[in-house]
Amino acid sequence: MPAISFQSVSKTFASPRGPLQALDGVSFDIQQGEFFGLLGPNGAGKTTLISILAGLARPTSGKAMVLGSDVQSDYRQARRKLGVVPQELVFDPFFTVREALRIQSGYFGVKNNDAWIDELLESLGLADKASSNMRQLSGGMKRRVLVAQALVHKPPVIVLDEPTAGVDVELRQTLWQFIAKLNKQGHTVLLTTHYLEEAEALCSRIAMLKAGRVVALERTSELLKSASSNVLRFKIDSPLPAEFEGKARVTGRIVQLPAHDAHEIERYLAVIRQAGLRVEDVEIRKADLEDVFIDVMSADRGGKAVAAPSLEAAPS
Ligand SMILES: Nc1ncnc2c1ncn2[C@@H]1O[C@H](COP(=O)(O)OP(=O)(O)OP(=O)(O)O)[C@@H](O)[C@H]1O
Repeated sequence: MPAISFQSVSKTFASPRGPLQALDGVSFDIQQGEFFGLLGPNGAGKTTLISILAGLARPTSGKAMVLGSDVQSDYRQARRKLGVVPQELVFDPFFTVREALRIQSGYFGVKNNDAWIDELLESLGLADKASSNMRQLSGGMKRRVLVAQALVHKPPVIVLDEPTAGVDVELRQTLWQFIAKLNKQGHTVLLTTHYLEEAEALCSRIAMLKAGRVVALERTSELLKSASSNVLRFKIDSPLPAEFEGKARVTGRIVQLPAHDAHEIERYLAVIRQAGLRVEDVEIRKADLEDVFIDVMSADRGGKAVAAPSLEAAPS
């Protein structure tokens, strides 16, 4: 029995501009014990899919299952098997950290849970915050509490929706060491992330969502070397000069421009030109403040995605 099963899941939202199809027939299984990555650009449908799995949103059609329990028709059973770390930092500010964890335990009907709560607090670097009120915590500390809350009932399946977006390196490492340990102990992990390097390091398989559809579903190693993989990542750390921004807009397909290293982008675009691809066919998508994902599309090949040329070949 798969740990998670998505079966033809579609979701349409009503919007002022008419129906918006956030998910379009998503089907895939995640096996027990897997560390699985769900990747995709902003708006691809990742959070919507996780919300359906967590029973927070209803699919327009199709279904989601957790270890054989249908999330819609058997919500309590399904939810009990699932630990969900949401993207949003939402808490009752008046409880202490320990109270918040005890309340969450009670919600799942788990009694006498203090030993496990202590272990969670220790593993997540929260031991000295147990008596702090939630409102006194920094964003990073709140994120740790969200993880502890998700794990308080020892769920066999753990889902993390972009848990490391905007958190510092130390927390990322603490978190991943802990989640990797739980995965080794047999917990299934589903992670959504923008960080390809994170997915690469942690996940054995990856599904790529784009505009509500699964466009790739492969073992991580295959995905990275696959010719159809057209995503390339590189570091950025300095602001994008205004003149480059103007040039970039010429493509009309750059959706967001965070702090880019213009030199790196120019270097990359030079490689793309050398490879005979038009710069107008390059799409730069914001991934986070450090990484940029670039999709290379070739009009000459019928608009199909092609392998991104390697940056290694670029003149420095
Ligand atoms: N409650 C809602 N009502 C209307 N539209 C919504 C709602 N929730 C999501 N959407 C739309 O559905 C699409 C998918 O959104 P979703 O948040 O699932 O994407 P995502 O892949 O998680 O993006 P991100 O990486 O930015 O978090 C987007 O176009 C979004 O605007």
